[in-house]
Amino acid sequence: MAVRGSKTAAERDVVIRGRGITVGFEDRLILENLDIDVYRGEILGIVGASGTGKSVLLRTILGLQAKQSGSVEILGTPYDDADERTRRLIDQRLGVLFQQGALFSSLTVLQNVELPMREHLKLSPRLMEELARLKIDLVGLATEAAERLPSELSGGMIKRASLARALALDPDIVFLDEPTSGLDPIGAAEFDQLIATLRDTLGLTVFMVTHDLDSLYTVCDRIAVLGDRHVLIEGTVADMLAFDHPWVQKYFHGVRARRLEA
Ligand SMILES: Nc1ncnc2c1ncn2[C@@H]1O[C@H](COP(=O)(O)OP(=O)(O)OP(=O)(O)O)[C@@H](O)[C@H]1O
Repeated sequence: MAVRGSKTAAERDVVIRGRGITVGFEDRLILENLDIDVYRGEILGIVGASGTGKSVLLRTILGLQAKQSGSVEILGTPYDDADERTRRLIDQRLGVLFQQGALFSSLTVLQNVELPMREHLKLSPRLMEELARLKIDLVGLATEAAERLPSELSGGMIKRASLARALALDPDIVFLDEPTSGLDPIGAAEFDQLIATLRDTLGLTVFMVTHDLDSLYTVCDRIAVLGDRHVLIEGTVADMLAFDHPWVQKYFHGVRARRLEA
């Protein structure tokens, strides 16, 4: 269910809790002592200037990027210290859509969507195919798309196919890295709508890195702005508009933002 409502932060169910996250490359710190909470059922938009570490944060939460210090708890379980079995169980409850879609180019859409099932579940090929076709339908792709290779798909179809793969294991949390980048405004708006519908119908929690102001205004319940190596501010669009920070002011009061406010 959506988090929109009257619950206070303390009453909400935190599904991702990051504390004191510090990540650097060589002598350059990208994230320093960063804290972040993600609440069950919300769509959280992660925004910030280019290079502030949004993708690094996403990868760090997923354990794909080593950190110098800090902790990450996912669905109530410490993820960093988890043994392999526990980690695999948590991984099954997470879906990820990487920036470029990251579909395997030599596999059809159907085979791509089946892949996580092959890795994590013991299902008959027939059941796997049925489930994969359901996911393909769920994200609004035509039945024929299942047999196509990624190179035969438009940008919007690749995003949808990647989303179908991210949903393959019925995850609780979906991570999206710039899901609408490269889409035309209509395709982007349709994709945003799809995310919102899936959140509402499947009860997903969505962690979405984005540069897309339309997405922030239309589908995100909450926004966290990265800057100066940590979360500068988190809250609603109204909170962003009232926040006195040069980048946040410029971004949320810029020409594009004013168009959305109009
Ligand atoms: N594996 C790596 N090795 C060295 N530096 C890295 C590595 N991964 C990321 N960085 C650096 O960390 C910084 C943050 O990168 P990141 O991709 O998280 O930025 P971002 O906020 O997602 O940017 P954008 O909005 O442009 O996608 C960048 O300066 C990037 O060059």
